[in-house]
Amino acid sequence: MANSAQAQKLVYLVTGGCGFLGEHVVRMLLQQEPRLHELRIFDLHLGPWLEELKTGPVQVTAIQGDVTQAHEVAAAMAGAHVVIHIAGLVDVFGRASPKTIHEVNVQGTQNVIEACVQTGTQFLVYTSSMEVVGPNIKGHPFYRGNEDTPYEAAHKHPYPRSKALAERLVLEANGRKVQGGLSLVTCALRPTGIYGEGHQIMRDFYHQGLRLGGRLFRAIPTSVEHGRVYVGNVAWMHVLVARELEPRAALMGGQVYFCYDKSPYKSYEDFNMEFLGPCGLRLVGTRPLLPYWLLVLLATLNALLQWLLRPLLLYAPLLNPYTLAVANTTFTVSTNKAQRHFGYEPLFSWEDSRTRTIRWVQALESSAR
Ligand SMILES: NC(=O)C1=CN([C@@H]2O[C@H](COP(=O)(O)OP(=O)(O)OC[C@H]3O[C@@H](n4cnc5c(N)ncnc54)[C@H](O)[C@@H]3O)[C@@H](O)[C@H]2O)C=CC1
Ligand SMILES: C[C@@H](CO)CCC[C@@H](C)[C@H]1CC[C@H]2[C@@H]3[C@H](O)CC4=CC(=O)CC[C@]4(C)[C@H]3CC[C@]12C
Repeated sequence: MANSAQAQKLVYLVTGGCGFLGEHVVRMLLQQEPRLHELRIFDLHLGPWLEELKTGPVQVTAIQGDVTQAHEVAAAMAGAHVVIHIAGLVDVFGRASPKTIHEVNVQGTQNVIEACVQTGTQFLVYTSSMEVVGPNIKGHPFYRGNEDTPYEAAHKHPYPRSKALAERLVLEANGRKVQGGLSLVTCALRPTGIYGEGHQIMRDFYHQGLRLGGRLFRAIPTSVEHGRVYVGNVAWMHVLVARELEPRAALMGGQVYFCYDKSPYKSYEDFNMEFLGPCGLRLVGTRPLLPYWLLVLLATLNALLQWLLRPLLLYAPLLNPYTLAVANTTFTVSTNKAQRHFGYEPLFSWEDSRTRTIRWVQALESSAR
């Protein structure tokens, strides 16, 4: 990265900086990266909250752009030292077509890599996903696995397939020569299910619970563990990786890291109740209220309805065969690779993460009134 004079005046580009995770990464960079001179936030949809950031000591540049447009990405990247590529189409509900998911997640990532090469940006951090590993469609459990745990990753769904392809592109680009002759250093972070302030699905569950008179109905057995990680810790990992990629290029280049913290291992629904419970919702049933075969039938029916109604309207409920399979298959990680490679320790304890998330849900409650 540049010479020592420039090293104190870094330019970062964050793609997808206005999304759920992106906003936390942007705010975390401003708080925790003292060498930052300019922060460029590149997103298809810019948030109004960016305005408040423009009064601080770091130059914040908002760029409305599309990662599928190579020239827009290259223009945004010119002169940047580090790019954190978070932008992606997160869709497991059939809202977008497989082609669009591929364009944004795979072609968009290829455009980011080519822009690094063209403009001489040497450090690329990619937000991948646990989904590049699994759960697979066979329902094999991944129990407290780590980055080296063997697992049969078979991707049929467009979202995990696109994330796996994009991650591979990023890792294979490690070592490519960029403009100026230096080598590109890349790595990928794989969050499990992220939760925290701004999480859209948590908001959906909360509103669903309110509509059902303060109740949610258990659909997944308590024994199925689903990995979750607090958004603030995922953001912190991004900041640390971006910082440490230069001094630890030989160790970290081309590596993948699961994102983890001290969040407890629980089923997807029981975990959500850690926040929704204190906000007045109740999860009905100690066991799933419907037999699994009936849930599979309902999920299949939803998929059929989505297909039939597509010419008329977008029907995209939370339950479909894919989301049911993911929610119903144990997938948890237990690793310390990030700690060993770049000294990561979670910035937020479980208690903190929980309290912050509860406060956010409570604020939803008061704004709904
Ligand atoms: N939410 C989760 O539980 C997990 C998310 N991830 C990954 O983290 C990343 C961020 O996810 P979230 O913040 O949850 O999603 P999000 O949908 O809140 O944020 C994605 C951002 O990317 C932007 N974007 C989408 N298409 C774009 C395009 N063509 N050009 C420029 N910007 C575009 C969106 O406007 C949005 O601001 C994604 O890459 C996702 O695959 C990984 C693991 C878990
Ligand atoms: C069967 C329903 C009964 O209440 C519950 C359905 C919950 C699902 C909508 C979610 C369960 C697991 C989630 C996914 C998981 O956390 C991993 C993910 C990683 C990503 O990179 C993107 C999001 C997601 C696919 C996440 C999406 C929502 C679930 C399928």
